[in-house]
Amino acid sequence: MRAMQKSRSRHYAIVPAAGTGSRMGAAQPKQYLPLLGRPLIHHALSVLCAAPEIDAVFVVLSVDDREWARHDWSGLGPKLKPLFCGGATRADSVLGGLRAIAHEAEQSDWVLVHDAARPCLAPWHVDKLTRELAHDEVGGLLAVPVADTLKRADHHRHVVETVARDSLWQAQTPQMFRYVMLRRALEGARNVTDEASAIEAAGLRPRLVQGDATNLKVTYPLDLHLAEWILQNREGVQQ
Ligand SMILES: Nc1ccn([C@@H]2O[C@H](COP(=O)(O)OP(=O)(O)OP(=O)(O)O)[C@@H](O)[C@H]2O)c(=O)n1
Ligand SMILES: C[C@](O)(CO)[C@H](O)COP(=O)(O)O
Repeated sequence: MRAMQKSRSRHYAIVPAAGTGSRMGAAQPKQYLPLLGRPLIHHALSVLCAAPEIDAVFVVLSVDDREWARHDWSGLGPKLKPLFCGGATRADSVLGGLRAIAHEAEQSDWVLVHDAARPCLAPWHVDKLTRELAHDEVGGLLAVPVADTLKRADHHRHVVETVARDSLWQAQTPQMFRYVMLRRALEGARNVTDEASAIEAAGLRPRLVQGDATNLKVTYPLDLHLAEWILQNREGVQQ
């Protein structure tokens, strides 16, 4: 029925947030660690919920998550919907989210998958990604060109070669693909660390949309300090 009524593809955000944050080594999963007075995940959710392009924001939580209910998310508005269907891996969590929204997503709707662990997502990241991919047949992802010289190491941490960095990019999120394409790709390739890898495994070529280094992933304790600094100081960084 909605297919007959709608005039444009919808954009859904899926935010995998069912990880344990083992590399962070904190007492609670990193998505709930305090960052500038809010749970870390709140920062990206507030940008996604405020984005005019995005129709709904689904947060994929672990089945036994007890922390979500301890916080007040009402300020983020009606677009935000928690789904308690996380899996053993990030790919499982994203696929669980895709299955859970099957009743409302049309095949051609766009899905933007964004890590809960990337709190410095900015409105211009979402805007640039959606604009540049609006007419793309496959979809794509935010990414930044590799800037450092790259070394490959042996098991003793000695350099065995210098790897040419031309044409190498670091993948970020959001990663944006059509609902049906992403679901099929993830059903067929579960051992992947991002959505683009699944799409690539299906024989397609995601487009790289240049982002910037402020959209870092919080993985280790130092990253939390970097994220705090970025959120407080990046006025004027917009590309
Ligand atoms: N089973 C999992 C594993 C990860 N994630 C989410 O995927 C994102 C990126 O993963 P990562 O940074 O690796 O998070 P963790 O798995 O929590 O961290 P670690 O690998 O250090 O345990 C995070 O938002 C995380 O919550 C998820 O939803 N479900
Ligand atoms: C999706 C991602 O953030 C792109 O850089 C990354 O692949 C997630 O990595 P992890 O292996 O879950 O830490």
